[in-house]
Amino acid sequence: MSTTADHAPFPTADREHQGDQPVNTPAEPSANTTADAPANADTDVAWTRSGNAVPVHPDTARSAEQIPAQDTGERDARAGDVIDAADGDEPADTAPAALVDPPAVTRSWWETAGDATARPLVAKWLTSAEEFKSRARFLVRYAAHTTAFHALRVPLYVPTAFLRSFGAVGRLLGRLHHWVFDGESKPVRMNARDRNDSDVYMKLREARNDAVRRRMAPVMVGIVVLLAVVYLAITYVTPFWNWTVLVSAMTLIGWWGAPADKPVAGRAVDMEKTPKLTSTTVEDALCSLGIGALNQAYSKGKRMGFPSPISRDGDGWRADVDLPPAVTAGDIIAKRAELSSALRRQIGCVWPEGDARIHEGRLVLWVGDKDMSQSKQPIWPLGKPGATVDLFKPQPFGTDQRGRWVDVTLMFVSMIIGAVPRMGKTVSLRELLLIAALDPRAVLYAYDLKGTGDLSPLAPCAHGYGVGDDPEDIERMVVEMRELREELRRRTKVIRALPESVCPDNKVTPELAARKDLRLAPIVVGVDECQVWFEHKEHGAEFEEICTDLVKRGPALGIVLILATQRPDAKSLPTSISANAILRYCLKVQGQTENDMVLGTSQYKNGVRATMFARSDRGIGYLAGEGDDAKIVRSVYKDATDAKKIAAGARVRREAIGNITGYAAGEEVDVEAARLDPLADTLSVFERGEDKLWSDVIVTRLADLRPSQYGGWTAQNLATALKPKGVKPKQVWATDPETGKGANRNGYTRDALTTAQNNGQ
Ligand SMILES: Nc1ncnc2c1ncn2[C@@H]1O[C@H](COP(=O)(O)OP(=O)(O)OP(=O)(O)O)[C@@H](O)[C@H]1O
Repeated sequence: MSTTADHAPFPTADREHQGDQPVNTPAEPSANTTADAPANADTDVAWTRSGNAVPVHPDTARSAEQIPAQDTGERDARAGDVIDAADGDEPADTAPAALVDPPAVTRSWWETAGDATARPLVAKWLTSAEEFKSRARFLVRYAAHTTAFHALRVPLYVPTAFLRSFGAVGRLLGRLHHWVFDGESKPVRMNARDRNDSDVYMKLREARNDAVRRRMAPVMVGIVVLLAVVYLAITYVTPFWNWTVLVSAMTLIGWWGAPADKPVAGRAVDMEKTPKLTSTTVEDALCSLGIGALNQAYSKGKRMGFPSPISRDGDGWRADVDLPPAVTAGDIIAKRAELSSALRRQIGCVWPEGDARIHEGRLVLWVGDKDMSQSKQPIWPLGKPGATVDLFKPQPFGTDQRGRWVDVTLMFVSMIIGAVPRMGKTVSLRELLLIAALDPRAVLYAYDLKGTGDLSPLAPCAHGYGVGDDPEDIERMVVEMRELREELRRRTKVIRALPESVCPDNKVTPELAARKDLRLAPIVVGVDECQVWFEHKEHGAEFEEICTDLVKRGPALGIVLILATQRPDAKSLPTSISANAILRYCLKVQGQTENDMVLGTSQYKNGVRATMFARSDRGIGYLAGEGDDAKIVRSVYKDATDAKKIAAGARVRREAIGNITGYAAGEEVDVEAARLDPLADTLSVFERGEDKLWSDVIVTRLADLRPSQYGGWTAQNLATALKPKGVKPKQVWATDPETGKGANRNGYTRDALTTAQNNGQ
């Protein structure tokens, strides 16, 4: 079996072949020389007869027989030149070559120890309450089951053991006989007899007789004691107790004397013995993946290293591997299916990850005892009746490969969820919205654009709820999103107006959220299949604009936007939104672009690859943004029935504090009143005789016209609103009403607007 030492990145073989010369490791690039740098006695160097240093190319350090015939001539000539020159014939051109490699630096123990990573003082399961509880729970369950299993079978065990006792007594007597009469030495004695070696035979017999005499004595004493006990028992004890003791003794003998392969009691629990992960298994598996760079490295004698021992980690094994030079963790991650085959484990058990903080070649391989998607998830604490949530605190969202809870903190983030279809986006979005619903203060918006009603369990708690993509549904959603933007603006003003002592960070705090007068309770908006919004012909640009604003400014103001999409590309999830999301949950995706779109730039390169998830890894994805590293997390699957129960509990708690509003309270959105016609309104602000107007002037007049709808609009808002009507801003010449000066600025002409209106009718 290979040991850690076996896998040292630069094996002994390499060193041997370079003799005692300092070794050129990757940290010490190969020896090159220049004519004028000073020679260094610590580096690869040979000395000429006259004492000049000659650089030793790694090849020249080989013995003469190792150098192929064709290279020797040339190299000998070169070396000869230097030596001759040193003898004094051509001093100028043949000055001793100097070395460019830095001298070998040996770091002191002190320096090395300074960089070391301390291993945990106590086992992880002792420091993690969750893991400790899980192990303790397992032990209690195991003990209870085993006890019940055997207790039920006692009526069967006793007669079986009694019947088997006769055989057991026979076997015991046989062994006793064998021991007393030294059956062990019989073959040797017989051998001496067959060889007619009377001397040896007689000696062996003598020895055997001595042994028999010695062993017989205690046995005889034992028999006498036994007979005495039997006699006393028959004489003085009632037959009932004699029989009871006899049967009990026989039962015990039958129990303990049963053959190892036929125990009286069966197994209460079938333990699935998962094979141990060893360095050899890992090495063999990685080498069989057909990775060119890995095989090449091996053919050159370079092997992988194991920086720390392979150990148990949760319900599985963890191996930290330093891959050979030029092989990256990404190369291995891309071949997860092949790796699982090579390790002879289900794909759901094999989790290769990179650790780019150390280097690109560091692989952290975790091999679980059970398929992650099949293993039983601990009970979701928030699914229990009466559970409440404070959105400002971390809440359990899913479990990692080790079965430990991974939390998310929804406050001050916006989130995107991406995956190919049927991998668990809706389930995870619904779970996040359930978490939000369990905070009775939170205001909820749930939009199911797929239209199947997956988010309907949330409706009883939702202030805004929409399902489907019919024009009237989308229109209602636009209206609600406009309201939300207004709310965002109101919140900015509220926060701005608060004194520094109350709001030092200019963001919503739990204390501010608790103040009813400020109306700063958390708002959580969940949108499933958000691409329907952003690709919408008429309202797409407006949705994009509002969502960008919510993603950028919302988190500080207590507004959380969660977008889920099955097509994570720039069109379905505009980069202005995806680039600003803080939390990211990426289930299986097809390629690097989608991966980085959801998880963030360069994540694929860093080894965080949601492409490695298999189709069967439903509900399993990378969660990035919570903590420093992306984690593999399996969300909690609550079907519609369970989700309804949880939401019903949440509604009760909301009712108690009077927070049933909007859709949940049966309030209708007045789409008609909110319906904007920016084109008609823009035309209406043109005064008689005005053929063109700057955008700035138009938005000021629109704000005067309908303050509730257009208040706060910018030229950009106007451009977004008019774009679907086919009008774009262009440079128009007009006069500043205040200064009276003319200038060219972005604006609109009456003609263009009228034409667009006519075209639209
Ligand atoms: N955490 C989970 N654990 C176990 N199974 C899950 C989990 N999440 C999802 N699933 C399974 O995956 C199926 C699909 O989930 P879901 O509807 O959320 O996928 P989706 O990605 O939203 O699909 P679509 O793209 O069609 O909307 C679920 O019906 C469920 O069986």
